[in-house]
Amino acid sequence: MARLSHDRDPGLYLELDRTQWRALRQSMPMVLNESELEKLVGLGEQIDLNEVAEVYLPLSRLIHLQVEARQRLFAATSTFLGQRQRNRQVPFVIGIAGSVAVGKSTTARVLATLLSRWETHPKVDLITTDGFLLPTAELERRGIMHRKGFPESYDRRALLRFVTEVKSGNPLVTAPVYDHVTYDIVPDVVHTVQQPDILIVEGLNVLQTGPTLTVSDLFDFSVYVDAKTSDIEKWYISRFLQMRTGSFADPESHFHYYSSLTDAQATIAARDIWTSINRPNLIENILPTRPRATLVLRKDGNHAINRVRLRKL
Ligand SMILES: Nc1ncnc2c1ncn2[C@@H]1O[C@H](COP(=O)(O)OP(=O)(O)O)[C@@H](O)[C@H]1O
Ligand SMILES: CC(C)(COP(=O)(O)O)[C@@H](O)C(=O)NCCC(=O)O
Repeated sequence: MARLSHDRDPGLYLELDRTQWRALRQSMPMVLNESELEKLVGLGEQIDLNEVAEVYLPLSRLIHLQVEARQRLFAATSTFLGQRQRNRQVPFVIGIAGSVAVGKSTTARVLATLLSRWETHPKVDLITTDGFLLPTAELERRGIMHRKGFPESYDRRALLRFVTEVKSGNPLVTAPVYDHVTYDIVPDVVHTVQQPDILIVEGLNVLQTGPTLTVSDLFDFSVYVDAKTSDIEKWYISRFLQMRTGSFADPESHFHYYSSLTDAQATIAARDIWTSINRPNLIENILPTRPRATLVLRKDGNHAINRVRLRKL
């Protein structure tokens, strides 16, 4: 398949196993302890401090170098424009993409924490694109409730506007908030972003492009969290089973009905949602964006990141 061979072009990409990648940490200090890490780890995820040291600290170093280089690029444009003194730093924007249930939110939270602990103490903000999903009433009006997570289920213009405003230095920008329990946008609640140095934008489809400007055009760096589709399916199903005694147990939960199902029944239900919504979205929309990512973190069947692919060009 053309896409896959392009996706592996050795001219564009450098493939490293974990041993090769971890050597690139150099002097980045360990700035997280066990109890802090525990609070960042999502349901079903397996990350430990060793993985933080071997995978995330080299990544933190790479991003540190790229932030400095990006500021020099912006300064070059200012010089060209005759503006000797730049009065503000442009926020550095990082996109994190990947399938439902691959562990993007854990990656995003760990990375946000590590970046905020650089010696310069940058202000790091993290948003998830689910806040830009259309509200349930609108998805129903358009007849696309079964397409939640597909590109058309988002207000993509609002997302682009949000990131543009943050990058332009607007002192206060707000994003809507999504609630997994009610399965809908929360009315009258917003997430506020106030001039961060680094903004992380995490979501299924953040690396999509289109005929007009998209949010990915504003990324300075991007990470794709990757794993075998059959492994992600297993993780999705086992997380679904675990949620029966967690968020599904809440009578307000959209999934409350599933909380009383047996293992066998819940497995069938989860597999059905995976096969009808999340897997097709992965294959049709998310995987094709992988070649675009600056960095691919590839997980093995035990959730451990064992390979890293860096875009050289
Ligand atoms: N139905 C749900 N109820 C409560 N939390 C959920 C539900 N579905 C997903 N989540 C949580 O939302 C976050 C994002 O999940 P997801 O979109 O699958 O991405 P990922 O697993 O890659 O972070 C995770 O922390 C997950 O545990
Ligand atoms: C809310 C999501 C679309 C993820 O949104 P994201 O923050 O990645 O934009 C996804 O977790 C989801 O709920 N998908 C719908 C199918 C399902 O319930 O698994």
